Amino acid sequence: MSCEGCPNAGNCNKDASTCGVETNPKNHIKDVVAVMSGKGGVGKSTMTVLLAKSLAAQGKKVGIMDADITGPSIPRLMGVEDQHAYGTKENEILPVVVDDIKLMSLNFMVENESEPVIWRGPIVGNVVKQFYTDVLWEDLDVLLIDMPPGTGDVALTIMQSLPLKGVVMVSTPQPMVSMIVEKAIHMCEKMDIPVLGLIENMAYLECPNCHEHIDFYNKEELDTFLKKVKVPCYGMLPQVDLLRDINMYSQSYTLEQQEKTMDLMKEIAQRMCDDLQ
Ligand SMILES: Nc1ncnc2c1ncn2[C@@H]1O[C@H](COP(=O)(O)OP(=O)(O)OP(=O)(O)O)[C@@H](O)[C@H]1O
Repeated sequence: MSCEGCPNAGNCNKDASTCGVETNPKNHIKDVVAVMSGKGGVGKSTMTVLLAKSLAAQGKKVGIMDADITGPSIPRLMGVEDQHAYGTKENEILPVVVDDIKLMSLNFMVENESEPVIWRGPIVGNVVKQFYTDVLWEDLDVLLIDMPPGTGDVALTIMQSLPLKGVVMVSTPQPMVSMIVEKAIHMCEKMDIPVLGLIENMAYLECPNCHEHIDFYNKEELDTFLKKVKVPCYGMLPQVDLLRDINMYSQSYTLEQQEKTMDLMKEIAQRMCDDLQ
């Protein structure tokens, strides 16, 4: 294995002989960024989708790799749960494309989306690696990886094998979540992968009448946490019904509400792009 063609060549201290998987030579992926949390259910997949949509709105070529193999939610969040991925004669896998965003998820390969995947860790790890090597991503500015919850086997495989430029961490304002997110941040430190920033999701409610923000917690808690882990806050998102079902094709929320959320997300995406420079 050599560093040739790796987007992180010259920027990491991994041993080239033991690191990495090579992607298809037709793929040219500038930055690979993982969206991670450590804790399940905090909105990682939702943030991945919103980040991708914001980056695409800025004219970036974006892909999403759903590495949550046993609980894939990207197809449903993007409104394409009824689509399938197909292969080429060269054994490459064609991503599903929606709104110019390229997607790959195990749910595109199963007959029925509610069919469980009961595989052991090494098999799941290999599927994730194949999503990087065998999918025809072609030219991408950013490939976002929706990480599985936790700091286990698959997260480790991704961190060891794929050329991650950085991680965007997602948290919610509960001490239990912060404690587990801190573990994930320490895992990144151990693996020498920069944590670019943290998104505090479901951080407040906005009053529908006066638009005042009602915090769910004492804001100092977040500041203390961020200082402790030395990670910048990329932004905070409210708890809103519209994010309960971000599938933009079927939900009922207003354009104004959508725009407000997307504006917050565009700022976050811009900060991420600046940090990736
Ligand atoms: N800001 C928000 N306001 C309201 N609901 C939200 C918000 N963010 C996410 N949700 C909802 O919370 C649930 C969990 O979100 P999501 O699936 O994105 O989390 P996750 O961290 O990826 O979960 P998993 O650990 O299962 O992969 C979903 O029903 C989603 O619609």
